[in-house]
Amino acid sequence: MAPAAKSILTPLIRSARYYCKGENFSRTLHSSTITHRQSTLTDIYKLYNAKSPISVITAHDFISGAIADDSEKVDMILIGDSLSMTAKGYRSTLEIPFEEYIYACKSVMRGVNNKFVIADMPFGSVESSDEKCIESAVKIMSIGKIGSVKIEGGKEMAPRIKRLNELGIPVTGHIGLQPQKFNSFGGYKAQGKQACGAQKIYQDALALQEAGCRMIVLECVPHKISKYITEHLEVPTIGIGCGNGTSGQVLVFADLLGMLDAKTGKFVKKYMNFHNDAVAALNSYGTDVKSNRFPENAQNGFHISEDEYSEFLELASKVKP
Ligand SMILES: Nc1nc(=O)c2c([nH]1)NC[C@@H]1CN(c3ccc(C(=O)N[C@@H](CCC(=O)O)C(=O)O)cc3)CN21
Ligand SMILES: CC(C)C(=O)C(=O)O
Ligand SMILES: [Mg+2]
Repeated sequence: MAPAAKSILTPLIRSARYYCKGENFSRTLHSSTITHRQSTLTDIYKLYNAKSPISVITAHDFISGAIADDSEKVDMILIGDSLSMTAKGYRSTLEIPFEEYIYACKSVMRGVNNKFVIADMPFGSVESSDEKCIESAVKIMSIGKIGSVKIEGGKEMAPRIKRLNELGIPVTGHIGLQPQKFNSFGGYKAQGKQACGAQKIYQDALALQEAGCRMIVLECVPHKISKYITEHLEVPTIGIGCGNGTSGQVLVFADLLGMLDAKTGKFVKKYMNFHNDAVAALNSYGTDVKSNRFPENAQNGFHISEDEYSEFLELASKVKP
């Protein structure tokens, strides 16, 4: 198929498949059979064992999920609770209600067929008790096709994480800067810049590995410390603001694409200026409408034959206004 045709059809096929889901329709549409094999933790570990850097991107809704799923250079998707601040516009990750977060996870997963997915456990869903944490994790995993939940916290969280792992819920750890604790961290500050803080992060990493974490996210930790920790663990580390010594990298979808008109952390590399480009595109649209350049009837309009139109004029003349 020509590339242009493919890019137009992909979303159509995707939504057709979605609408047909409940009715047990065949997966054959537009005379091509779509087969999907979703990546597993084993696929991620193959990359880790081969020392091939793992690329991870967050997703926050159906469209970002579908885009992340379509990139053959992205290995894994994280439904980050950062979606509270990107897709939802809250001022921190503490503000999103659990149910709203679940709706967002469901939206993302409607767009994902291929990639391994980790979902954050949001603020308020893990802290109070093992039971509450299990209940929340079960709700997240029940969405389907999610392979692991991610929990912010170090060795104080290890026993709770161990229980989830024993129940068959694979857990990813998250240490270093923990955005859900920004109030006690005094802001979104790099962690482990002093020897004894760095030692604590290393101890946290070991405790999480011992508790059964399949992966560990490290956030805003000096690159030498992240590298040391990575070299002394037997599970992959995924870094954000941690330099190139971790097993993989993660960035927030909206940051990488420049979707927000806001300052980002210095660890972000912007590959696009989506916000500015989108505003410019809307300005062009508005200008076209105001100057009668859009729509063009020949291209954008629907047509009626001359015969039907003459008949219409006759019929219309009989209509009493
Ligand atoms: N869009 C978005 N991207 C993120 O990476 C992200 C969120 N939202 N929301 C939750 C947290 C907040 N995060 C942040 C936000 C800002 C910095 C930041 O500006 N850090 C300073 C370092 C400050 C210091 O150590 O003194 C920097 O300059 O990068 C870091 C992490 C990461 N997470
Ligand atoms: C930045 C990553 C690690 C995250 O937790 C998020 O996007 O919420
Ligand atoms: Mg998060």
